[in-house]
This record gives sequence, C-alpha cells and structure tokens, in this order.
Amino acid sequence: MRVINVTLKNFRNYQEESFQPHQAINIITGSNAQGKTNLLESIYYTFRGRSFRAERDKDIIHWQNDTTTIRTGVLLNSRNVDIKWKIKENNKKLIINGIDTPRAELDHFGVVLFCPEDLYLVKGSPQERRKFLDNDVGSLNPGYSKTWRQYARVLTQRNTLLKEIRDKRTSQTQDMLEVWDEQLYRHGARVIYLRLQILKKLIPIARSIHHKITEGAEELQAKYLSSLALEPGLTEEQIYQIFFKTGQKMRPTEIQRCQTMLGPHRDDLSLSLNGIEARSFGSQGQQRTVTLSLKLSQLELWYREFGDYPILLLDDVLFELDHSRQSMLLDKINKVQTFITTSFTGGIENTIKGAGLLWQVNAGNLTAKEEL
Ligand SMILES: Nc1ncnc2c1ncn2[C@@H]1O[C@H](COP(=O)(O)OP(=O)(O)OP(=O)(O)O)[C@@H](O)[C@H]1O
Repeated sequence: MRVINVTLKNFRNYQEESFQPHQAINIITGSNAQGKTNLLESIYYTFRGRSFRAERDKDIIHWQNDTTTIRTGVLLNSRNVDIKWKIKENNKKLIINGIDTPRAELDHFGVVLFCPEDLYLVKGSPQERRKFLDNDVGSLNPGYSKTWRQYARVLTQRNTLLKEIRDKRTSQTQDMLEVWDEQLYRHGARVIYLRLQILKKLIPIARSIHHKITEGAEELQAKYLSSLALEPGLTEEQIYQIFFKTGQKMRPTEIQRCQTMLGPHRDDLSLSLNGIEARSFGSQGQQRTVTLSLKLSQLELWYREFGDYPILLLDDVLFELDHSRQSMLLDKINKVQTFITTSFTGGIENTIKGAGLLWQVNAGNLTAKEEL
C-alpha cells in the first residue's frame, strides 16, 4: 500500500498544499510549530477518519475557514483509490472514487502510527492500553471498529439507564435493562473474542522482534487481562455465557454505582520483561523498546494477513531511540512507505541514501529539499 499524492485545503496551518511522497522513506523536517505533525495527522485522518490528537474535528480546520478537505491518492493491491474527506465542524463526508462511502470501507487501509504519546501504552493507565487494543490491535481485523462502536453505544445507554433506575427517574423497569444487558453481553463478547484472536497472532511476533532488538537480553510477555474470568481458547459463545452469568450477579452493585463494572471497557493488557512488569519497573528506554516491538509487530502482522505493508507514521520518535534501535527500525521498514517527522535529522540522510526524500516544512508550506 502506498500514498501517491496528498492535497490539503484548509487543513490546520496548510491552506493549499499538494505533494507526491516518495514510495519509501519521507523525512519531514523543519523548525518547531511549522506543520510537520499536522502533515502526518492528515495522512492518519485519511485512513482512520479521525485525528490522533484533536478531540474535535473543528480543531483540524484552518482557523479562518469552516471546511477542510483532505484528498489522498492511494495504491492498494495495484488499484488506484481516490480518498476524499470533506470535513465541517459537525459533519464529515467520505468520498471514495467519487462516491459517498461508509467509513467502514477504510478498514482495509492500514496505517501504523508511533508518536511520543505511545509511551503511555506501557507506563500509563489501563485506559491507554485499551486505546492501543481498540485503535492498533483492533485495526488488524476489518470489522473490529464497527463492533467496538456498537458496544460503546450500548454501554453509554446502559449506564444512563442504570442511573435513571437508581434515581427512580424512569418508569422503565429492570425489564428494559435486560434488553440492554443482552446487547452488552453479545457485543462485548465479540469485542473480547476479536481482541484475543488478534493478540494470539500479534504477541508471538512482538516477542520475537523484542528478542531480536535486545539481542536476546529481554523476553517480552504480553497477556490480556479480562474483567471476566476467562480461560484460554474460549469461543465467542462461551465468552458470552460467562459475561451473561457474571453480569447478572453484578447487576445490583451496578445499579447502586450507576456503572457497568464488567466488560471489554474494563480490560487491560499486561506487559512484562523477563517476568517483571514493564509499567512499574521498566526504564524509559525499555518501555520505549516495548512500544517499538509492538508497533513493528503490527506492520508484520498486517503483511501476513493482507499481503502488503501498511503506511508507517513516525512522529518525533526516531531520534529518541538509541543508534542500534534506530538501525533495527530502519532495517525493518525498508519495504514500508514511511513518513518521519523531526526537527533534527541527526545525519540520518546518510544512513538511508537512495531510499527516500527529505522534505522541508515552513509555516504550512512544504518543499522537497533533496533526494536521499
Ligand atoms: N486549526 C488550525 N489552523 C491554523 N493553524 C493551526 C491550526 N492548528 C494548529 N495550527 C498551527 O500549526 C502549528 C503546529 O503544527 P505542528 O503541530 O504540525 O508543528 P510541528 O512542526 O510538528 O512542531 P514541533 O516540532 O514543535 O512538534 C502551530 O503553528 C499552530 O499554530
């Protein structure tokens, strides 16, 4: 998969910009606050239909305008695809090859992002790891995002109903709750099942990459921690049955607390190095390496599943890695179209000679600086 061209109109500080990236490595350089990350954000938005850092779509629209468009030409399985997003404050439209298209069509386009905030995946709260499960792990199964959205909708509605029942503000009885429970258990079991299926393939790849990066010094262990008591190897139906039984017992407490206490929104991923929890005991460098192994394993698994590599976006992270990790990363991505932002190239131009293009961003204007 490859981005052939990008045209931005009123996207962040880009009023009108168009460029044809290199098929391999694109290094986007420039001083602080010029628009390097904005550029990566536009590529990420193309494939995910949302930003990785803006809470609201309004924030990505140029301040003096009310609409932004991102138009991206992509080569996917030898087919040219024209993806266009037209985004207003409260309304966005996806047009693929000139036709209005549902967002789910994008599940077939792969993008992996590695940015400084990803370090929280190891050292942050369980919520950060759930973000990883939903955005990164989930993207490896077309269909996951739809299931997750269905679950999230049911969860919100159920929590509202729990509160209304507790406050006796509703004539709806617990029968109504049963309707939501059924949907919660069904969608929730599917979310957990899909997560487990993907992790079963992803974790061994991450372990092997981590072993290689650390030259055998560290063994990475990753384990899904569920709020339900789950044995390994369960079917989706078995997970549903367990969710149903445990959920029913938990109901009185849930009404009291107005909260759904069990389900994938309460789950976590445990990450350890040589048997020691990476979150509390890993050094910054070790935590960064775990994140790197997990990101690289996504590239690899995407390739195994779909026969092609996704697009890789590295936002300000390459130069935070030590020299051997940088080399390992550059070595792994030689078949992957990559966009790297940095305000300091650190001589990388010499390492990747012949395999890319150096770009310069200045106040929302992008120019190709030199062929590497
Ligand atoms: N909606 C918007 N409209 C216009 N300009 C915006 C908008 N949102 C952000 N900007 C501008 O974009 C610039 C920041 O761009 P970006 O985050 O891409 O910087 P960067 O080049 O990656 O910087 P750094 O090296 O510091 O990370 C800032 O100057 C900011 O004022």
